[in-house]
Amino acid sequence: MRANGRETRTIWRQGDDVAVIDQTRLPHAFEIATLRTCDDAVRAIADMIVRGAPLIGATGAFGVALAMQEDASDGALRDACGRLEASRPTAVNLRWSLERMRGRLSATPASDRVDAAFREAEAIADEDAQMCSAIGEAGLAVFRDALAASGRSRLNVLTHCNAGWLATVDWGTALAPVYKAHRSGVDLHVWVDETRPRNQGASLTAWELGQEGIAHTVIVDNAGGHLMQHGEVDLVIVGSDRTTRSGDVCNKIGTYLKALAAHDNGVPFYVALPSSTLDWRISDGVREVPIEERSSREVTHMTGATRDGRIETVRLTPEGSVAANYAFDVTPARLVTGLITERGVCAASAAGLAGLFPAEARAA
Ligand SMILES: CSC[C@@H](O)[C@@H](O)C(=O)COP(=O)(O)O
Repeated sequence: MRANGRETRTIWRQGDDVAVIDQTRLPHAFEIATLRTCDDAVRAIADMIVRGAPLIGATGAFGVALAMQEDASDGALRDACGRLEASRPTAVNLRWSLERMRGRLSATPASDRVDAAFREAEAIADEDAQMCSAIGEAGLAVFRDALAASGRSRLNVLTHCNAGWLATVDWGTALAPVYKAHRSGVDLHVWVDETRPRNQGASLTAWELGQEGIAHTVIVDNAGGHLMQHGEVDLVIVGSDRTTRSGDVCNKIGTYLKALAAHDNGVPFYVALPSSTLDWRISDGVREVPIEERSSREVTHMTGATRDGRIETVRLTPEGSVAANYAFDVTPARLVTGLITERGVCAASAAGLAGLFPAEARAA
């Protein structure tokens, strides 16, 4: 997608290094960070220089390639996968990509592992971009139907967090249908939840939509219910960090409250995800998904640009107030209207997912 008018992806190989967009600097500065070692990749994921489930998965894969340049032994492969997997716990795409890398490289002699690892990581990145593009096509049909049902000429979409191209390699998940719809002439407007505490909506989603010239309005996280009660939202669409085989959806903290408000107001609530976000090993999302707890400093402090362009962090809370920072929550399948995947749209249920992914469901 476009950044400052130029088509770009979020991650790519650059010689022996890996380049990523530094998302901690957006929307105030567009900067590229260079990852030279596996430790750099671990830090980039943990510190959220890169974030979003599919992009975390792709970064993990490139992290393995960087590790192989340092030491291509079996022990180093095991160690790198262990360190990368521990960098963030909730998005299952990381485990998925590391298992794929490990499977591919275990069957490759150590002398060939660097090339093989970069090839596999690039394949993972390419496939992610293709899956997200296909999600966009499937979601476009959903958007067209919602517009027709609304009886209006403009579709009002609400989204939470950033599930746009910055969260993936390209296109995004929840925002892919927004981009496809905009490009095919559908008139739409996006309500953007700011998404405390890290404000991925206010800083990243708003930036992405602005880059593509898409009408949007940033709202505080608690405004969605009010807007839905007054008929201002035709459809909610979010991404996912882990979706269970029964269709429970784990996503950014606050998603569950949006789903409850949507349910109460008869607003369709869709979740867009590539199959790399499906965790076939678990069924009950509330009990089984590991929920990341991040530093309380992300709640007590906030970062932004000063009038003279400096990026500064200020404290919001009284010194000594305790803060808790649960990064994700789980929306039960019963509150989800449909899952939009690269293979099409299905019910958020075991049967719905098995219909689109029969081999995976059988193996689960
Ligand atoms: C396509 S991304 C879906 C999710 O990864 C996204 O909604 C989200 O929750 C990201 O969380 P983050 O903590 O910014 O990594």
